[in-house]
Amino acid sequence: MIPIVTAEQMRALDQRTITEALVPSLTLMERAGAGIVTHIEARYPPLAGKSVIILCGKGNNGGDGFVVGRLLRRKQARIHVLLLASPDDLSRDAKTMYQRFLRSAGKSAVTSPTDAEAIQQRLATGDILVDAILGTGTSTPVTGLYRDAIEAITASGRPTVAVDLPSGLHADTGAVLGAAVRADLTVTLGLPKAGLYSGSGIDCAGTVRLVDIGIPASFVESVGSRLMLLTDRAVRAALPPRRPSAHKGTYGHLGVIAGSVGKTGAAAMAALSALRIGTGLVTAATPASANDILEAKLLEVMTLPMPETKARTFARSGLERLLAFAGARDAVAIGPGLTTHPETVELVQEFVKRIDKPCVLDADALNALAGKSSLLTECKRPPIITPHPGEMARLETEATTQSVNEDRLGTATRFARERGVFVILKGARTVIARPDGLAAICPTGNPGMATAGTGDVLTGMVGGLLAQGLAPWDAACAATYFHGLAGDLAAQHLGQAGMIASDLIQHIPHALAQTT
Ligand SMILES: NC(=O)C1=CN([C@@H]2O[C@H](COP(=O)(O)OP(=O)(O)OC[C@H]3O[C@@H](n4cnc5c(N)ncnc54)[C@H](O)[C@@H]3O)[C@@H](O)[C@H]2O)[C@@H](O)CC1
Ligand SMILES: [K+]
Repeated sequence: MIPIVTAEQMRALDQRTITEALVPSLTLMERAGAGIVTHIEARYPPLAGKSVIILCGKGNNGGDGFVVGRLLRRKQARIHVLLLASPDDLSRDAKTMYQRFLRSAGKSAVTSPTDAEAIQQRLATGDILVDAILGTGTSTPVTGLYRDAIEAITASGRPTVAVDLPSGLHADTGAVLGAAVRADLTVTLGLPKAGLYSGSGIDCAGTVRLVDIGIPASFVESVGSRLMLLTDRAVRAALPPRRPSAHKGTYGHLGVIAGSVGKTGAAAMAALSALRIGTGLVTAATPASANDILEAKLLEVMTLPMPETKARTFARSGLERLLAFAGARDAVAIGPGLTTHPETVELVQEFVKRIDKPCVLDADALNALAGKSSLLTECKRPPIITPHPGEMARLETEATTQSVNEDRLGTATRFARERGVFVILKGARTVIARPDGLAAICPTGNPGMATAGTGDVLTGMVGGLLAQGLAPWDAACAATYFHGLAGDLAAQHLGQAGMIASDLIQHIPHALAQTT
């Protein structure tokens, strides 16, 4: 996992690298520029003959822009720099890089526009725009020529690459300071900045790529960041090895408690997803009269009929049987499609207090705890909960969906601490938080996943990994990551608009098999 940092932490790390590891600041800038060029080439090949317009501000972010310009020329791209400040005002390093750029490209490759119109005209000639106006040094709302440039970038509709972070974005909060660039690709330097994953940062940053500029690992560790970015390598390392001697019992037995009449699909999808993430055995317990439907839907999943209410939902009288069912499994996933029938709600409230197995609670299991989330503190083992912002708001007494969305990270970490649970707060850039306050952000996933049933898929995946013996934190992180990756693969094949939750399930094996 990679620590996510604030602007202040990043500055301190850069400074330590310069003064203690004795890496000259210009070397860091060269590395930054080279890394950015690699990512631009990967995204927009081939570069030869393309017109690239680089907008440079007066600070070191602009300095990176000059390096990018010089190195892109070697790829036979046609480069023009719009310098938005007087050369005399450039920071020391930016000035050096400006001079190096001039030596390689000549004076005619730079213009200093004085108004919005001049900027717009120039941008209209670009195939790719590079935003090197402002980086982590942004302190106040943008005005004047910088603002004109940011607005012109947006208006141009051209493919845009942001250097380090989209200009105008607050590096820590993701708030827009007056106006901010909307990038297709953000190449962030050293370590990812918190603002790329919160507030407007999620929309402004586009795809985020990271460039290693050689900050020593020991310096990074000493920052002690409480926020991490999930990495492919870390989540794969948490998966159980597939041993030649394995049998289906090796990979656990998950109990799924889900469904009601009209909602057997939720139970089916959770159960199937658990199998697709590698669980050995899955049994789904469902209200008796829905059982045959589930049997017909699922080939590989076992089913168990449970006592039901007149409305054909789980009945309160089934409590002891459900506890025995859970006791005979390695882990339990409860919630999808249960409904909020009062008897079922009562059943869930009792069940949650008494179950003594690794457990994931979702959907109607969370709705059963609406306004009563203190019950979670009575759990025998800290459960994983997987709310979307609406469910999160119902759990917290004084929250609304809007207030949750405005501070996703804060909400998830506070709740995890106060209630002693693991939280997977779903949505764009899913947040995972644990009781000790550590949190992670998931880089995978796309808007195509905003479709019915994808939450049930996640629940099955989390439960499946718990059944395979993963610790709750590892199960939560790996399930969220692979859920998003399966969604990204489904979107690649089918497009975002038409993909549905079943497509996601089919892509789980591909996500697991992917080698990066
Ligand atoms: N040695 C380093 O510290 C490294 C820094 N790097 C780059 O340097 C950037 C940080 O450089 P700086 O600290 O120079 O900061 P910036 O390049 O973000 O620019 C800050 C400059 O703009 C001014 N400014 C701040 N807010 C403004 C506003 N709203 N309107 C107009 N002007 C404003 C500041 O007074 C300052 O002069 C990083 O984002 C990264 O791109 C990279 O080259 C890697 C190494
Ligand atoms: K920038």
